[in-house]
This record gives sequence, C-alpha cells and structure tokens, in this order.
Amino acid sequence: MTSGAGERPTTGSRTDGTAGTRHHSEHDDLRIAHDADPGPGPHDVPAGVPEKDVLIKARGLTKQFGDFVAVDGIDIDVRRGEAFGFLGPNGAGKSSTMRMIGCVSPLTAGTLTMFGMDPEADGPAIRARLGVVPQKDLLDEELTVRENLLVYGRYFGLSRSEVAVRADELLRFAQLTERAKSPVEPLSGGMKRRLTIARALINAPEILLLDEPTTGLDPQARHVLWDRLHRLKQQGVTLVLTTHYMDEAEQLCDRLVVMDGGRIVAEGSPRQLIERYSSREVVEVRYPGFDLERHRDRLPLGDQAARVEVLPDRLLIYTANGDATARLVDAGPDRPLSVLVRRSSLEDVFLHLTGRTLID
Ligand SMILES: Nc1ncnc2c1ncn2[C@@H]1O[C@H](COP(=O)(O)OP(=O)(O)OP(=O)(O)O)[C@@H](O)[C@H]1O
Repeated sequence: MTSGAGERPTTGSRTDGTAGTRHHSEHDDLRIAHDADPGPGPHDVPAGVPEKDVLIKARGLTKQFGDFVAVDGIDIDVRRGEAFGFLGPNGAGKSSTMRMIGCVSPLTAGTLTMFGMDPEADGPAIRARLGVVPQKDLLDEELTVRENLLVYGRYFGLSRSEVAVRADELLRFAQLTERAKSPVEPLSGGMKRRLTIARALINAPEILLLDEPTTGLDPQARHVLWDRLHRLKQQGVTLVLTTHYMDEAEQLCDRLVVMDGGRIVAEGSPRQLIERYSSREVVEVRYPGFDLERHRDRLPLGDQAARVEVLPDRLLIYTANGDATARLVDAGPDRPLSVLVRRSSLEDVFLHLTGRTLID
C-alpha cells in the first residue's frame, strides 16, 4: 500500500474543515460486490495479476489548470474485470482524472498507460476500447431512443447491419426496447441514464468509464442502474466510476480510492477501508440545542468509544458495540432526542480521514 493515510487523532470535534493527514501517493440480483479480496495498493500488484491484466496504470498522474493543481500526482492500477471507484466530494479531482483516463485531456505530469499503450501516441486505439458515460447525458433530443444508438455506432465504423443488431441487444439490456421509437425528451432521468450507458456500450468496450452515474436519480432508478452495472461486470466489462455517494461505492466497487483535494487519501475495498479507518458500529446521538461538545464531554462512555465526532447536528460515537454504547448514552445525564445504532460506512471513513463529511 502506498497511499493509505495515517491515523488522525481519535477524539474531538472538527469544525474548521481542515483536512486530516494526507499521503501523497505515487443479472438481476443486487449483490454487494465488496466482500471479495480487497487487494493491495498499486505498487504491490500481486504475483497472480499479470501485467497485461493491469488495464490502467498511472504513476504521479497530475492535472493542473494554470497554477491550480486539480489532480496531484496520483498512482492507480485498474485490473481487468474489476469495478474500481474514485470516491470523493465535489472538486476532489475525480472528473479531471477520468478525463485523462478517457484520453480527452492531456496529463500535466506523470505517466499513464492504458491497455499497455500511451494515450498521447495511441489515443484513437485506446478510445476504441473504452466506453464513456459522462456526468451529463448529452443525448440527441432530435432523435429517437434507437436512433441515438444507431448514430453513435456509426461513429465507431460499425456497418449498418452490425449496429442495428447491437442497438437492439443494448435496448434489451437497458430495458428500453418498448421505448425504442420514442423521442428522448420525455424519458425519465433513469431511462436517459440507461440509454447513455447503452450508447457507451455500442463499441463493446473493455472498460466502461462512468462519471457520477447516478447523480440526480431517485432511489429506485439508482437501484435499477446498479443492477445493470452488476450485469456488465458479470459479463467481464471493467468498470471505472466516480461517485460522491458512499452507498454507491459500497454497492459497486471492488476497490476504490478516496480522493480529497486532488490526492488519494486511502485505497482498498470498501470493507477493508471501513475496517482500517472506522469502528464496527456507530451510534448517532441528537440532542436539543447546539452545545453538542458539552453533551459529548458529559457522556459516561468509559472505554466503550474508540472516537467521538461532533457534527453540527449530531454526535457520532465510534464503537465496537453499538447497543452497549447506546445504553451508556441513555444512562447519561443529558436526555437525547434520538439514539441510532448503525454499522460503519465509507462516509465514516471519509470523515475520519479528512475531518469533513462527503456532502458538505
Ligand atoms: N477546465 C478547468 N479549468 C480550471 N479549473 C478546473 C477545470 N476543470 C476542473 N477544474 C477545477 O479542478 C478541481 C477538480 O475538479 P473536478 O471536476 O475534477 O472534481 P470532481 O471531484 O470531479 O468534482 P465534481 O463532482 O464537482 O465534478 C475543481 O476545483 C475544479 O474547479
């Protein structure tokens, strides 16, 4: 591991928004995919992974806009067949990274190898093996659903008959066959996203790049989309996605890097990250009023809590035993408005690493 962040102090509130320790780092069923072997960091590609199966390899990948460093020397290895995620808040540098990987934005510094090729020299050959789902759908509203696929397929030099067969397969995959002749405009957000994904698959890419695939979708549409993406993974497509939703990262990613301020602050499988940077359970406690630090100081937690975070609206108590800790909270001198025991999530990992929540 090269980019795991160090532990930061275990107690106390974080109200200043400062970052914690950072290390600059050289189907049909909805299944949680993260219980697989978490896998080591980029410098330790295990002996079992041949170099040819490292489809994306970046070292010191850097993107600057003028003096501003958007991506600050990151290292990544993406292996064939995995779902690899970039998790981080707005502005972390995820899209800038994706655009370099998508061979549409030159690197400022560092090296990037895709399928063993150099994007600068072999951009078209690399792009022919990629599918790209940008943050905005950019569908052609003048065309029907099916025509959107046909036109896109022609860009890749597929023959009319090839592209017609492929478009019909993809409409089935995207569950849009019944909407084939519909214009794009009246489709729901989820349908448009599925059509954008279908379109990105027209050239049967080996890697699908997805920039915030479910932002703006309702929960049901997100689940349908996750289901389709699981299907693709089962079919052997390598998925690379950005997200600022920790539940999405947990659902979809075998491995992920947590990004903040252009850097990688941690990497691993969701389970591995949670084990490393959080406790098993979290007790969320709300009190009336705003003086949460005072409530924290009066809690009779003893050695039950590994760490307590003070957020603007609640306390988060990190603990191995949520129920026992909740009983201590109830026995304390202050009466809480609510006490909720939940399992730790990637949100807690992010808070621990950076002192901020993903959504603020
Ligand atoms: N073309 C550009 N010119 C100047 N600054 C840019 C440009 N593109 C991105 N940035 C800046 O680089 C930083 C990283 O942006 P980027 O879009 O990569 O982040 P992100 O993690 O993908 O966030 P978001 O989810 O908002 O897209 C931001 O501060 C952004 O304002």
